[in-house]
Amino acid sequence: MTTLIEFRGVGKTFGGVTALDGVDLSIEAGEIYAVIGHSGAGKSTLVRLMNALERATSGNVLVDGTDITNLPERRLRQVRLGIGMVFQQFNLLRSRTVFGNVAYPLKVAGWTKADREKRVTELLNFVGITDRAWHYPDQLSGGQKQRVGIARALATNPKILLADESTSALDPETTGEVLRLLQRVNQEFGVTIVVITHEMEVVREIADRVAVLQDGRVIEHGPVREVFAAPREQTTKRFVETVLRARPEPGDLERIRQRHPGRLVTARISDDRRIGAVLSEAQSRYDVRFEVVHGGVKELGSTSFGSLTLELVGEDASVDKLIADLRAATDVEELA
Ligand SMILES: Nc1ncnc2c1ncn2[C@@H]1O[C@H](COP(=O)(O)OP(=O)(O)OP(=O)(O)O)[C@@H](O)[C@H]1O
Repeated sequence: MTTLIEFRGVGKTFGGVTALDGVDLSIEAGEIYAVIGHSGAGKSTLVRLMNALERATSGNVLVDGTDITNLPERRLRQVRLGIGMVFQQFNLLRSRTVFGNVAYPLKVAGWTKADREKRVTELLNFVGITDRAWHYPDQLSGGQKQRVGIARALATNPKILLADESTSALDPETTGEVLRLLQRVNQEFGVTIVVITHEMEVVREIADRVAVLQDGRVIEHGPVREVFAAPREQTTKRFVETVLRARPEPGDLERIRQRHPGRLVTARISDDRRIGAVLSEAQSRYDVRFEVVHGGVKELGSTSFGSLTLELVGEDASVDKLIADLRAATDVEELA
C-alpha cells in the first residue's frame, strides 16, 4: 500500500489557541478515510493543512511523497493540482452556469476550449446533472449543487478529494445520494477520499477507516468496523451510539418502564457475538420470559451490528443466571 497523506507529530496553534496537537495520521491510496469530531475539535484545520492553506506550527505534513510543511508557494501549486475539494456550502460561482462552474478550474489550468467541453460533458454525465448544464446555482437544489461541486473538484483529475462536511447542509435522503456518488468516485476513479464530518452515520455509510479528533488530538483510529464494534474512548462511544440507538434515551426509558416493569438489559449485537443461542433457551432453560423493547441493528459492510434492550421477566436468581450467560456472549448493561 502507498501512503498518500501523512501527518507526523503535527501541531498547529493560532496565537495562543492550540488547534492541533501531536497529530499522527496515515491515509493510504485508494481508501475513504473519515475524520470525525465535534465542533472546534480541529477538523477544518486538519484539512487546511492537507492542501497547505495553513502551515503546521510543528511536525511534518507529507502529500504524495512530498513534504509540504515548508514548501515554497510556487511549488505548492503543483501539489494542490492533485487535490480536489468539496465544501459544506458548495462554494459555486453564482454568476456562472453549472457548465461554467465545472469548466472554471480547467480554464485556470490552461485547458483548450475543446478539451474543456469534452471533460465537462463527461463529468456532468458522471454526476448525473447533464440536464441542468445551463442552469445557474440558484436554480438548483442542495443535492444538485453538491453534484456540481463534486464534478468541479474532479475536473483536473486529482488523486485526492477532500470533502469537508460535504453533506452537512443536506437532508438525510440527499446525504445518502451524495455519499453514494462519493463512493463511485472512489471505486470508479480510484480517488482517495478524506471525509470530514461530525456525523457517525456518514462514517458508517462510506468510510474504510476513521480517526476521532478531540481537542486537536486523535484519540482513537482504526478500521470503521472495529471502531464501531469496540469503541474505546467515551467520545467515540457516544458517536457510535448516535447511529445505533444503543440505550433508550431517558425519556424513552421512562415510557418503556411504564409498560415493562421487569428487569431491563441492553445487549450489544454483532455477527460474532451470538446472543440468539442464549435467548432461544430463555424459557426452557432459565424459566425467564423476554421481550424486545428497544434497539436497532445496522449493516456495516458485510456484517450487522447494533443493540437490543430486553425486558426479562422471571425469578431474580433465574434472571441473574440468564444475564450472566448473555454476558459471556456479549456486552450487557442492566438499566437501573
Ligand atoms: N484562523 C484561526 N484563528 C484563530 N483560531 C482558530 C483559527 N482557526 C481555527 N481556530 C481555532 O482552532 C480550534 C479548531 O478549529 P477548527 O475550525 O479546526 O475546528 P473544527 O473541528 O473544524 O470545528 P467546526 O466543526 O466548528 O468547523 C478552535 O478552537 C478554533 O477556534
